[in-house]
Amino acid sequence: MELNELIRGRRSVHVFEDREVDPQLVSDLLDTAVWAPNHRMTQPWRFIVAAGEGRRKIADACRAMNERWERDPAKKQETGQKYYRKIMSNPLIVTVVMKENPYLQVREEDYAATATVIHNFSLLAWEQGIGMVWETYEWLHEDVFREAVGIRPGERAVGNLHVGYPKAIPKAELRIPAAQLITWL
Ligand SMILES: Cc1cc2nc3c(=O)[nH]c(=O)nc-3n(C[C@H](O)[C@H](O)[C@H](O)COP(=O)(O)O)c2cc1C
Repeated sequence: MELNELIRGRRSVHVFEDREVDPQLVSDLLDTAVWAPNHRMTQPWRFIVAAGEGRRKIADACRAMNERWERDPAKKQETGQKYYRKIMSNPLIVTVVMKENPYLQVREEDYAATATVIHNFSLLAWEQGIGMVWETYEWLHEDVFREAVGIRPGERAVGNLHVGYPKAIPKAELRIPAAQLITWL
């Protein structure tokens, strides 16, 4: 696939086929994705991959948090179960973790570099017929989730990538043409 076609055609995918994604392929794609620009070569990232039974750790944490947040006592169990199932419907989840540098400028550079790794991965996966969505739900930073997947002090989760073979590909949300956004000096 041409790069142009790959960039324009990739979509964030939310619904996946009930089909395993080869963990070795994910590891290989991440190994290419980390060839991202990275000022100071801090390489601040690491990846926690949950597939198969491994997903239960995230799903259990998600259920516990949603049960806690549900205000109606009669609905707690049902709400928790709903979110548990939502997590388990993703064939594979990559939690992208970044070391939090104490200096703001380095931290910002590191976040930007980590975002490029994520997008590299997204494009490489798309080329293989695999979709993903970068999720930044608020509970990424909750202790329950951090403990469930082993995020250490001084690290932050940049996102959970829900990965799988697409069941449905959403329609593209059109972009403002860059020609309208350029100021020529
Ligand atoms: C930093 C970042 C965070 C995102 N967080 C979420 C999220 O929490 N939930 C979600 O459904 N999509 C999330 N997305 C995906 C965007 O909603 C999606 O990229 C956008 O709607 C454009 O669609 P496309 O990726 O199919 O072109 C996120 C994307 C980025 C770059």
